[in-house]
Amino acid sequence: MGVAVIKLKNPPVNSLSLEVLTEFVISLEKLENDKTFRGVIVTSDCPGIFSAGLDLTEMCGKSQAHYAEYWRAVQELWLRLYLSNLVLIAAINGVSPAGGCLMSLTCDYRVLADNPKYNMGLNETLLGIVAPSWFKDTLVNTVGHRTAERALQLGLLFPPAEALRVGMVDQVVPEDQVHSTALSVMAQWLAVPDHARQLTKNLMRKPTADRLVKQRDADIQYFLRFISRDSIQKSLRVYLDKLRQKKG
Ligand SMILES: CCCCCCCC/C=C\C=C\CC(=O)SCCNC(=O)CCNC(=O)[C@H](O)C(C)(C)COP(=O)(O)OP(=O)(O)OC[C@H]1O[C@@H](n2cnc3c(N)ncnc32)[C@H](O)[C@@H]1OP(=O)(O)O
Repeated sequence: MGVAVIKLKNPPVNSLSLEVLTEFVISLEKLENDKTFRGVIVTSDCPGIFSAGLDLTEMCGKSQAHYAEYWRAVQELWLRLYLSNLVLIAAINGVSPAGGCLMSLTCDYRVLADNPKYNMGLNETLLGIVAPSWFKDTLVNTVGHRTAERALQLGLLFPPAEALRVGMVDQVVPEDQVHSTALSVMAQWLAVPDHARQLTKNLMRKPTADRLVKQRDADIQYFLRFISRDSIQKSLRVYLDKLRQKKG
């Protein structure tokens, strides 16, 4: 039925490095241009981890030019996913904080494995950083304003039952059924004529995407000023050190 599977593979935690973002965009573009494909299942090849989100090492101790290149790549992937003409289904087979959660929120449907460890949410505030307005918009469009307001301020990571309750995911299923469920949901979405579904998706999503498109450069400048602050760099270093020390 013309369904591709994109399996993220950047061990150990599928962090969204510049290289991963770039390759993801290229793969998506190829699938968009190949008319034999109508849908994509986005999933992970790293056991227990869908994606650890944006790669913190790309945002820490690097040059301004690097930050700008990185942020443009983050914007690009979000725009491509959010406005994709393909049916995108996230088969979430692991934990998905921050950018990992955001990636799944750009999909049309989310199936999450029922494992209490597989938390998801936009936890940026816990790192001492702030989810940009378009991250916030994506969450609001999924779970509504009040739930998003509380989740964003507290940096909440929702376990599967809670994620389902607030509407962050559409289905929670046993871990060994995530892929088969994604496939049967895909069949249902592909039964709808493409042109009608695509125009409807665009109608729902374009106003949100346009807000970023209209101010992409300003958004990059804003990110540069924010991420270059000493206090933000310090927060990120402390957070990364904590992650590294966990093992020791
Ligand atoms: C006013 C408006 C301002 C607007 C300005 C905009 C500013 C916005 C800026 C940024 C937005 C960022 C969004 C993000 O996505 S930030 C990333 C958030 N991610 C996380 O918090 C997840 C962190 N990771 C974990 O919690 C765990 O690693 C977990 C995914 C649960 C996996 O746990 P485990 O299996 O135990 O693995 P380890 O913790 O031991 O990690 C293994 C190694 O991987 C490194 N790691 C983990 N996460 C990341 C990451 N996101 N980026 C880079 N590296 C990561 C970890 O340090 C370990 O490394 P090492 O082996 O060297 O010790």
